[in-house]
Amino acid sequence: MDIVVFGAGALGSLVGGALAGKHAVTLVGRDPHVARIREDGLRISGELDALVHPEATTDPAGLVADLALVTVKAYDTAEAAEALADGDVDLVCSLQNGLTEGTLRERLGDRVLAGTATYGAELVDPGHVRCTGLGRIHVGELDDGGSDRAERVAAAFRAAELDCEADPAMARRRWEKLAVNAGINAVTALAGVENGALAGPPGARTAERAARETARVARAEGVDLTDDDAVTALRDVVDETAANRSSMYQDVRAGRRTEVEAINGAVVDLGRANAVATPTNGTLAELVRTWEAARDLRPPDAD
Ligand SMILES: NC(=O)C1=CN([C@@H]2O[C@H](COP(=O)(O)OP(=O)(O)OC[C@H]3O[C@@H](n4cnc5c(N)ncnc54)[C@H](O)[C@@H]3O)[C@@H](O)[C@H]2O)C=CC1
Ligand SMILES: CC(C)(CO)C(=O)C(=O)O
Repeated sequence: MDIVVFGAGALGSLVGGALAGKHAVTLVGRDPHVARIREDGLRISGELDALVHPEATTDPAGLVADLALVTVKAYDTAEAAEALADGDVDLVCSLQNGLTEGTLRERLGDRVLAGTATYGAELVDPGHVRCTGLGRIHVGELDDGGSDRAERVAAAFRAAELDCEADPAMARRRWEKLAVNAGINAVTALAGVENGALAGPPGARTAERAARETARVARAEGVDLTDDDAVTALRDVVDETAANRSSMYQDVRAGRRTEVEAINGAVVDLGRANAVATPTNGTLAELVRTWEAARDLRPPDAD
């Protein structure tokens, strides 16, 4: 397959680098990472180990591919969609956290597949990404149901030795992941703790409330996710990633804007649209926004 990875940061470089072992991959990113990949190749270390030489560019104009993976942060999704719409790409699949597929679909229509990834990735230096955890990728139709195209994409990932399954119930999977992120990310970022700190009280209380609220909004949106399933998924991820710093905690430590709008913010917005109360997500979102505002990380029209 000809594959474009739009957003050659941590996750995009890891997944794109692995795919480059088997497919023709173009990474779209920024310097100095892109310049280093063009000069010396992309080094993958940690749980995976490889030196690969994908194409890499900082120019998003005129991209042509069978498949484009979207791995920019949630707040850069509209820009990625715009660039991909100007190119010639058959299929588009997001591997991002948060609800971003709606933004992609608005611009790219039914070419968009849903995806989730539980691999862990960190950029170590320009040209070097570390795999901090082997995980699994799921891809499928945004509106559920099996499809040949989702199976084809999953097979392409597996050919490159990435763990990937096509899932005919992606709506539920996306909402379950959203419940996990809604519970873990803001709480760990605000409290300054690793995920494992949410294994019991007091941290678990707030995290589990946020996950339950997310499940209620999911059901209002027609997705069959019980409160218990959301809490069980949250507890499992807390156990499996006990030593991890969540991506939002990493963003806060690094003084970067967070993905709060696509996670807790999205739960609040969809809760309001469905008359479902989401006080815990609302408070978490406002506290993270307050932190962002104090550091001038919010766009001028955000509030
Ligand atoms: N890092 C991880 O382990 C995981 C990340 N995710 C999700 O994947 C998404 C990406 O996360 P990370 O890779 O950690 O973020 P990141 O910030 O390391 O990577 C995003 C990259 O996209 C690039 N980018 C943004 N707009 C661009 C544009 N217009 N043109 C060229 N390059 C552009 C940025 O320069 C950055 O390098 C997020 O939604 C995150 O929540 C999901 C699972 C695991
Ligand atoms: C699953 C979890 C919470 C792992 O840290 C994650 O996706 C993140 O940090 O964004």
